[in-house]
Amino acid sequence: MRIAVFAGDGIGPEVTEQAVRVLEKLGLPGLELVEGDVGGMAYRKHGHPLPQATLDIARGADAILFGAVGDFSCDNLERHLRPEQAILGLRKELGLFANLRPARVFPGLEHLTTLRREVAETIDLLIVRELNGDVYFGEKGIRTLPDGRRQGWDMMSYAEDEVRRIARAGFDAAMTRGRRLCSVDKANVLETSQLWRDVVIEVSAEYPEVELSHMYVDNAAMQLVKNPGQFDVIVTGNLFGDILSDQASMCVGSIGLLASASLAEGSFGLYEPIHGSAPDIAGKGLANPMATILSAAMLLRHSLGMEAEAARIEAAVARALADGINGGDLGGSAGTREIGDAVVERL
Ligand SMILES: NC(=O)c1ccc[n+]([C@@H]2O[C@H](COP(=O)([O-])OP(=O)(O)OC[C@H]3O[C@@H](n4cnc5c(N)ncnc54)[C@H](O)[C@@H]3O)[C@@H](O)[C@H]2O)c1
Ligand SMILES: CC(C)[C@H](C(=O)O)[C@@H](O)C(=O)O
Ligand SMILES: [Mg+2]
Repeated sequence: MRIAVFAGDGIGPEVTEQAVRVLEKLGLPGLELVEGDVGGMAYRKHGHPLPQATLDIARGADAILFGAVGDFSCDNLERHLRPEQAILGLRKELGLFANLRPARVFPGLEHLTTLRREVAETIDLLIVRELNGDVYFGEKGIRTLPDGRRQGWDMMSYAEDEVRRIARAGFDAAMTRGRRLCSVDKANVLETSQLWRDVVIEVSAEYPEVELSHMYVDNAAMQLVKNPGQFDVIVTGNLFGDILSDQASMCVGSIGLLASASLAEGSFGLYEPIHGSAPDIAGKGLANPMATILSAAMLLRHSLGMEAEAARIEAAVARALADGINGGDLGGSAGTREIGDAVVERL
């Protein structure tokens, strides 16, 4: 079992270190961890945010544990050299099209959310975000119009096969949970979303047991705050999923708690917290590593088939939270290392 570990920039190495300690504590026989460079640190060392050597490590692994990339000192670089291209490149190169971002309130921690307790208690949702298409990967540029004005443009598009496979991922996920799927789009304005909606409806014929609904993204943002308990699985495009998942993280307490799995066809996947490199707290030992630790649990479950070990990690995180081990993001005072210690002890 080979896991590639790409820690990246900012708080990436801090939170990844704790997730690696947790994996090592499990004492899994035959587990091999191979580190690789990504992001701004890779650009500084190798002149590229996603060096070929890193891609080779990724391709030779069963799964990837990813920290975060992003470094504001790289903002003036040409886009293809910026740190974020490392994660976008891995997603595209490795065909990681289905991004699962679960959000649920840990029992007894309803007071940590920004919502009323009785609203927070109801949250147990999964965002299934498409990860290989949309405005993220369309042609883009900044051009000068004939009248001399500069114009920025990014092409939004989805081909029907791209929608079909993420719709199936959404329906499949719904079948393992509450059998309700809400497809979020902007079909009242965007042709891309109209095709999205048509294809999702087509695919729904394959899943008669799943109750399908549709919601415009602006309403979905509002409903996530008003009544998040109504959602079981949300399936949506790359951009809307990016935004709604950060929002969902505050419904459950903090972005420092939200893990994710980015899956290809088959068992291969990349696992990362949904947050970024958090330059404002980097290097201070303040970052909450729980999202990365929970991502490691998702890795064991989805890519290595180790349900029991994944559940052990999740239980240890829940216990640490219930025992009052809260990072600054949750209004507590526990630092990165202390939170890692707390989870390791509870394993
Ligand atoms: N997948 C990724 O690698 C990824 C994801 C998101 C953003 N980014 C990049 O990260 C950089 C910073 O972006 P941003 O500031 O918009 O988003 P961010 O997620 O890095 O941080 C947003 C806010 O949340 C806080 N935060 C994030 N993670 C936390 C944690 N684990 N514990 C406690 N607090 C935490 C930060 O301190 C900050 O105040 C940018 O370069 C961005 O492109 C990368
Ligand atoms: C860093 C950025 C490219 C990335 C995204 O937009 O997908 C991030 O925000 C995320 O949510 O993983
Ligand atoms: Mg994001």
